[in-house]
Amino acid sequence: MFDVTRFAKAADSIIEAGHFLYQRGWSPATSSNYSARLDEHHIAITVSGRHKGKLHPGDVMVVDLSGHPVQSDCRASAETPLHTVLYELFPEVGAVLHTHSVKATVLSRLLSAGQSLILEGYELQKAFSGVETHDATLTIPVFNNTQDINGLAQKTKQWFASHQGQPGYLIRGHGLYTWGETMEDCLRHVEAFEFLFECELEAMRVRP
Ligand SMILES: CSCCC(=O)C(=O)COP(=O)(O)O
Ligand SMILES: [Zn+2]
Repeated sequence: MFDVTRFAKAADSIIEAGHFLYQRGWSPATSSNYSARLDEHHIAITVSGRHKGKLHPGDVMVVDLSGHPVQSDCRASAETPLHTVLYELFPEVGAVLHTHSVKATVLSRLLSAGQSLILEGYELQKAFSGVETHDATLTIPVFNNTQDINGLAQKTKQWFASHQGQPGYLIRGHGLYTWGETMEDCLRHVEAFEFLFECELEAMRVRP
């Protein structure tokens, strides 16, 4: 069983995140999904197909880390396994955000198969938790898009098990996944990624 007060707080943080991300144009229409940890075994996550700029408490539900709904008849996000593997892998993770911005989508399509996005030399990298210097190299893998979400979840789990310090990944032509200890950390990570994606796209334009 989960703590109802915790769920209410988690749902509020998810709704607020949705309003912010929609306003910024990073979660258009029914795209994207968001989650927050309730305890060792449960997360709050968005119901599938809901408009992320108009979220209300009925658009957030509880699943266990196997992805099974808990006290809900709703269908959890189709991408739930991409969230649960992160909570399983990293006990310190408290929130996961998936967004569909134009910049993440375009940039992911410009990188070739198997190529990671390498971020280095940017002062703003320090916006990621645990990054202390612009000298750090961040490796952001790009996974091919697929409708086999369980298969993709296993691929991400395998990659991040051996690259624990990296703050997110792209799915080609689809969007960004990032996470943090708190929803505030996670939102800061989305914002940092968006700035860095814009820099990378601008650099490609100036020096193709
Ligand atoms: C309309 S976007 C297609 C589905 C998607 O990529 C997404 O992020 C939203 O899926 P969900 O099941 O979480 O609503
Ligand atoms: Zn998506």
